[in-house]
Amino acid sequence: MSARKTSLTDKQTKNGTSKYVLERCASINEYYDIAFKVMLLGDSSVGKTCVLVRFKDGAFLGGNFIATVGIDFRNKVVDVDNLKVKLQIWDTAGQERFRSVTHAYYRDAQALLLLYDITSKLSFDNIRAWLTEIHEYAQKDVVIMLLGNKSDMAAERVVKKEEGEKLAKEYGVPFMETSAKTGVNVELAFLAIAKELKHRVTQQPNEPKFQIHDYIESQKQKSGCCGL
Ligand SMILES: Nc1nc2c(ncn2[C@@H]2O[C@H](COP(=O)(O)OP(=O)(O)OP(=O)(O)O)[C@@H](O)[C@H]2O)c(=O)[nH]1
Ligand SMILES: [Mg+2]
Repeated sequence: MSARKTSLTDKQTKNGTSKYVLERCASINEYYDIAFKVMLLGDSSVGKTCVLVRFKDGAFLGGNFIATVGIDFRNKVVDVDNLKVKLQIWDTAGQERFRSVTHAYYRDAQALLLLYDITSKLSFDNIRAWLTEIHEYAQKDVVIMLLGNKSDMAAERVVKKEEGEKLAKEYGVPFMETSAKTGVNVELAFLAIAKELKHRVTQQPNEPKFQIHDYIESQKQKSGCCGL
């Protein structure tokens, strides 16, 4: 069956937000109201591909580490309020030699999930350099979230949760620890991003602004999850 698509122009959006792609699409497998591009960034082996696979398929890619080459992407449609939000998620290679490839994609992303590995001090120390790159190549109002991944590896932890929180606060970005292995906070991270992006497009002037930090905290409390 062929897809039906009608694009809504900027003028048709309530707040005139120009850079967001608003389109309706119906196909046999997929229906969505709004689509956004999200990129995963961070050093090689922090778990970007595993976090994406956990979110998309609910599984953990254990076994041998296979580094991503260049860039790859997967789509997932999530429900946000009464809308179907399609996230087109770009999984980048963390290895230095692919940086020039991934730079070209930054500009199109409306959100960036920046990961470090709680068992790797180097991956945490490199977050500042990633943020510098982001400010150089990404859209000015891109949504950024910092994720400390591999929270299941408590015995090997070398980056305290408080250090992640402090860094995120310094840059004014939301933060949580995730585990692609156990699934902790993975769905929440993507859903929070989807909600933030959806509200940016549909927000009415008289509506209270969506607060991503508050949303994350309330969801953690609801699930009784400590965010470990
Ligand atoms: N214990 C544990 N291991 C993880 C977790 N996430 C990823 N790993 C492991 O860490 C290694 C690297 O994971 P990837 O997802 O391939 O890393 P990546 O960030 O995509 O790496 P590049 O593609 O090179 O940028 C793999 O061996 C995974 O099994 C996690 O949350 N917990
Ligand atoms: Mg990868």
